[in-house]
Amino acid sequence: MKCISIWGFMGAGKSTVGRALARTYAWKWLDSDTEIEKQEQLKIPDIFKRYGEEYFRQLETRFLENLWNRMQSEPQASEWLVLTTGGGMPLREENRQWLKKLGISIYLHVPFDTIAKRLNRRDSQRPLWDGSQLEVMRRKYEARLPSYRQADVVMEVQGKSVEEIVQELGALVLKPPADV
Ligand SMILES: Nc1ncnc2c1ncn2[C@@H]1O[C@H](COP(=O)(O)OP(=O)(O)OP(=O)(O)O)[C@@H](O)[C@H]1O
Ligand SMILES: O=C(O)C1=C[C@@H](O)[C@@H](O)[C@H](O)C1
Ligand SMILES: [Mg+2]
Repeated sequence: MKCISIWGFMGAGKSTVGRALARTYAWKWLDSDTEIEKQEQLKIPDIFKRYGEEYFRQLETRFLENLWNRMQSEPQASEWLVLTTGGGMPLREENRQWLKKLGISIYLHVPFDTIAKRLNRRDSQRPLWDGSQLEVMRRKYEARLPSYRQADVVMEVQGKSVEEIVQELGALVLKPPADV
């Protein structure tokens, strides 16, 4: 089994796209935030409040190591696993290396203004998003771009429907190897 990991800022559409992609092709879907919440039996904001961001980042790295070990035990399976990542997971060099070892990585690029509209629309539970500090948030977004852009594929998704994005991703992953 190989993993297609979906990267992006908070609100980029990782979960929406990942869920739809997995459903379309009957692939497995894992969301790292959800898995970490299950394992810790705490919601992400509570993990941040009790133990801090650094602890959460360590959990993310451990999650990737464990996933790698699990995937080594089923190398013959040919299907894909869709992994939607926490928004900050690809910021650590170590995590990017794990994600690349696991398979193909896709960054969903959405302009900051769209992100801000989406996140401010919802009463979201995101410890690192503060809709009243938009310039600080914009700087955080810009500071993250160089890490996100190290994904194997940078996909512009602004203005595209979820169905269109799923179709593009499916074509990308399933395309036959190029003739040599
Ligand atoms: N292609 C799209 N077009 C329009 N709206 C979208 C698209 N993709 C996602 N959305 C909307 O954007 C919002 C954020 O999407 P989603 O929760 O999937 O993002 P995310 O990257 O998983 O964010 P986070 O992990 O920070 O919660 C949702 O309201 C979703 O319906
Ligand atoms: O962008 C981030 O750093 C985060 C995004 C969420 O998916 C969670 O992983 C957490 O709230 C941190
Ligand atoms: Mg999500």
